[in-house]
Amino acid sequence: MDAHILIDKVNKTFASEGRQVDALHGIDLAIPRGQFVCLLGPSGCGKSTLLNAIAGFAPPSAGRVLVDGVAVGAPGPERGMVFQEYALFPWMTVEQNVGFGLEIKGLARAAIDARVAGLLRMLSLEDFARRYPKDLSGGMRQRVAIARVLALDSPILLMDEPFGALDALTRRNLQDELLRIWAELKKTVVFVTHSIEEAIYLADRIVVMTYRPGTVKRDLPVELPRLRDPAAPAFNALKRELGLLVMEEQQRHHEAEMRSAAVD
Ligand SMILES: Nc1ncnc2c1ncn2[C@@H]1O[C@H](COP(=O)(O)OP(=O)(O)OP(=O)(O)O)[C@@H](O)[C@H]1O
Repeated sequence: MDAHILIDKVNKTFASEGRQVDALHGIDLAIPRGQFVCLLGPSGCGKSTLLNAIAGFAPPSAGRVLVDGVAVGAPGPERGMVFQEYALFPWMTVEQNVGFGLEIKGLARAAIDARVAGLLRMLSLEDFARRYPKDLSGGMRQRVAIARVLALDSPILLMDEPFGALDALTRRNLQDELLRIWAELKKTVVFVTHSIEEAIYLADRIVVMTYRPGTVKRDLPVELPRLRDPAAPAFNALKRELGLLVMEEQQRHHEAEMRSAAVD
């Protein structure tokens, strides 16, 4: 199969306070080029661990991640990552933050300026080019973080709860922007969230994960036409179905915490 990202029998074990934590077990996923995938599940089910394995930040304990058929061993320019906590350089202005990766790549000044200007336009940041991150709202900072990753033109975008810290209205705005950019630039997106509504609003495909070990509980296509209406009956039917699945795992998380509190 022509997978852009192939996750092949991936396991991840952490050693923590003398105990083994089986964070991921037997994950198999083939993600075609251009697909928008959401990894969904309650806290602790291994979503970030899986994303970090794809990013090359933390390799699996067993199994492999392949991108375009090549095994991932480290972070690489074809995989851009956006985190929840923005990760901007506070001492740089918006335009310097967006252009930083291009400077490192050694692009000529004029090419950097043109590309940065285009990205600031794309993310409605033109009026903020000379501001510093501390003078921006959370939503604006996350726009800068997205522009900075897009500057490198990675075909894969990895996003770890990127809108988790934003208020509902800003979050919806950025979801719409992201869908527009994704449709225009045809990226493959792997997006981590614990919001069921966010997953249904965004994804072509939702992968629900189980709590410890993290496995694939359900792999579900979302075929509703975009832009999706969260008030539509089909949206709500899917929300109920996914709600039950996530709640089962939330319950397992809760029971595991009660057991571990009893042991300690
Ligand atoms: N470096 C680490 N050392 C030990 N255990 C870890 C480490 N990183 C993650 N874990 C454990 O692995 C499991 C999966 O963690 P992970 O952060 O991937 O989950 P998650 O689904 O992304 O949760 P959240 O939404 O809270 O970020 C958790 O039980 C976590 O405690």
